[in-house]
Amino acid sequence: MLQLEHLFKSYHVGDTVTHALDDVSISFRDKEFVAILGPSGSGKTTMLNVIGGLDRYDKGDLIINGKSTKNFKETDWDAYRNNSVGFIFQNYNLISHLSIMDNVELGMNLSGVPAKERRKRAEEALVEVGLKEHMHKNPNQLSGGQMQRVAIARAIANNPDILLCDEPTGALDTETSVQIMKLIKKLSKDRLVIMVTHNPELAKEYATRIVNFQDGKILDDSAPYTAETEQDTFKLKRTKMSYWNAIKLSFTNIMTKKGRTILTAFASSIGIISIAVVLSLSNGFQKQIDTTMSKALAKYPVAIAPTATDMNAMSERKDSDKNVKNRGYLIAQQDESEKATHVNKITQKYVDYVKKINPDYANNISYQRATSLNLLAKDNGKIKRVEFSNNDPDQNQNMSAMRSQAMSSVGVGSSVFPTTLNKNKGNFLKENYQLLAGKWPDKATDLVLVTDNKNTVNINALKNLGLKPKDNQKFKFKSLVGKQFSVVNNNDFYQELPTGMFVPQKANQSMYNAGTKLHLTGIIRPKNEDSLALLSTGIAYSDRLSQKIIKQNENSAIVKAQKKTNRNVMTGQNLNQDAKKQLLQTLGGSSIPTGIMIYPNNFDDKDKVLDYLDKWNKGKSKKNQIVYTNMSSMVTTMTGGLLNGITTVLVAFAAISLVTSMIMIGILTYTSVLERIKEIGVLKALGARKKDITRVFDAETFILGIFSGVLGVAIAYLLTFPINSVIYHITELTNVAQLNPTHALILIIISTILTLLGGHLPARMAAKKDAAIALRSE
Ligand SMILES: Nc1ncnc2c1ncn2[C@@H]1O[C@H](COP(=O)(O)OP(=O)(O)OP(=O)(O)O)[C@@H](O)[C@H]1O
Repeated sequence: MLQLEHLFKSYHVGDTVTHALDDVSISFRDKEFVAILGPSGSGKTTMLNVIGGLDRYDKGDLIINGKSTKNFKETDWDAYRNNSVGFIFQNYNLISHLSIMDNVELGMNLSGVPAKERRKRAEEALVEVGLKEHMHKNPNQLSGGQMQRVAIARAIANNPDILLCDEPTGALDTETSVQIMKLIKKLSKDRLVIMVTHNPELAKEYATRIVNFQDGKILDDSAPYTAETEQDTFKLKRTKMSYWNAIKLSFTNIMTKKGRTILTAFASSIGIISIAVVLSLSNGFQKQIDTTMSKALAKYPVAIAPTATDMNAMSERKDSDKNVKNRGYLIAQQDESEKATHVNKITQKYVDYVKKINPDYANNISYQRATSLNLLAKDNGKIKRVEFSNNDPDQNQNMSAMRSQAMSSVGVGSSVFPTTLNKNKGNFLKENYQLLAGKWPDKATDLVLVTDNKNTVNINALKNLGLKPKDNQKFKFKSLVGKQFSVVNNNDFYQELPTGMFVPQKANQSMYNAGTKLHLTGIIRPKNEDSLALLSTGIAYSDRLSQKIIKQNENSAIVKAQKKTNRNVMTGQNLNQDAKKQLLQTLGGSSIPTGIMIYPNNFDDKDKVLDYLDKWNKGKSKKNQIVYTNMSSMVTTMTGGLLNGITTVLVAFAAISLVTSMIMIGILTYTSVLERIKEIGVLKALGARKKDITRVFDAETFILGIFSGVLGVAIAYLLTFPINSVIYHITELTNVAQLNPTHALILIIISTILTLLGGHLPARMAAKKDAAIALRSE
């Protein structure tokens, strides 16, 4: 039962005050058909809105089923509208972008009726209002009378106790009006119907009670009712719109303005496009650099040379003395580069340490040894001394020696191929070289001939083998593969003179026969253009051969003699400690290598190799540390940093357009709010909370955000094709622009969040719209 007690409601506009309700007291029966008549502006709609909870009274009380509404909160009114009241308006107020069924289900959606039940009740309501045949049409396919029937079905679907009708036949012809009145009359059998009308005839014919209104007051009442005081039996079920429903509502709305949505999404996706393109380019360039680098540099070994440059020692000398001009003295100063030169003291312990490196990180290690081989070859039955070297036999030896030492400090130009730690893992030779003829070396005494990419070999290397090549002369593989050499040990090679001096003997057949036989088993060349020719062209052999020779010569007479004296036992020259050590190494008197090269299995493993080498240096004095040379790392970190810097700047610029799109989305949502103001009113009449209204518009921007994000990413992806084609034509680099899927996802998320932020303010404004005003708007 509904009871109005001394209700007042006035509107203040400027200085004028309109008393729309001026001390209205009236009670309604649970089931009756009340018609409210009165001149325009007398306050009828205001009373209906106050009864329906769309508008608030200023003073007095509205009592529902014995419960005063004085202390009602916003959510209580929302629930009341949803549970207990059904509204029917003069202009139907259907939501045009929803189907008839969805319109009718809307109220039940808010009160959380399950989908099946909702559908059933909506169908029942539509059957009841006589729209069985038209159920699956859209609102704009119906006549005015039919639309009003849908509105009635929507109002009764949630089975409300009170049906409030504001001039329900105002926009209909007489015949249709009669039909609608009959329908409303039928509905009043089960509930209270309050109808505002300007038509006294209709009121007289159908209503059970007529109330006349004037100037916000009740003039007369044809069937007054005095309520007995009732017990409070009022119960409310809270309303709530699910996110899914909010999205559905906004999606159907967006679908009615496809063109505009696509244009907006495109405009706001420009920021995303530019960022995505910048990222995909930098991503691609980084990848390009990385692969090129790792291809070119991964195979560069970490080199431990006799000497290394210690970068840390290369610091500027400070000279803060301002009075330099008048200096009356000179200063002795060590050369910068000399100061930075670190002498590596490679010991057997260190060699053993390196050998124990995990083969998973570096499976190939090569050693440089100064040991010279006493080599002989047979040429047309004549025994000749030969050597495995690229030095011009007619040129100054020191020059070539210097050059080869410089190259070996970075790991290039070696003639000893690396030893494989684990036979089952990658083999350096087979990975980087291809076999042109013969077979791969297997035994310690197997040799290979290394050519470059174009099958050329340093002419000196061939000259030193005893051949007499002319420039550009071609050699058949067959003529070289299988060639035999003999390496003679010191005792057979050197003759001790009675003076205690040693001289090499003249090469002869018996010396050749006594030596260890070496065989040239194969000819190899670098696999492809990118492979670095780490071995110099010419003969290459295994470290096992060097070790074998050292073993043979370690205790030879010449080595023993040389160890005892500081004179060169072959020339009689005086030797300092360094020169003596070097000479002993050349004679095979020392098993410690002069340099070590470690070949990491791939680019990433290099760091682990370096960690391992760094571990050795821990806690050691500077003098005893071993400094390695690693060229590749210096190059990549530098280019990587540079690229990151450029990317950051470009992304920052591109981000500005994101902010622009955010503002645009805000404006657009605001326009949408204005367009959908009627819908906001209807939703509120059906019991939607402020939160639900915000949710509807947030859902709209959410859809728009995702759409523009996806669109932006898709366009950026498509753009990578022409961009790559342009880059290819300029630089011959293929596939540079590559959109990283993670970046794409992050960009879509950013786009969604930004548009949500941009649209949230207008969405909040929408929620604050006064329902009564919203419904009055045209
Ligand atoms: N939001 C508002 N702000 C200011 N004045 C208002 C507002 N709403 C209604 N009024 C005023 O309140 C008075 C009552 O209006 P109401 O719409 O209730 O009258 P009515 O009897 O329903 O009129 P009609 O039959 O023409 O629809 C009118 O003078 C109207 O101008």
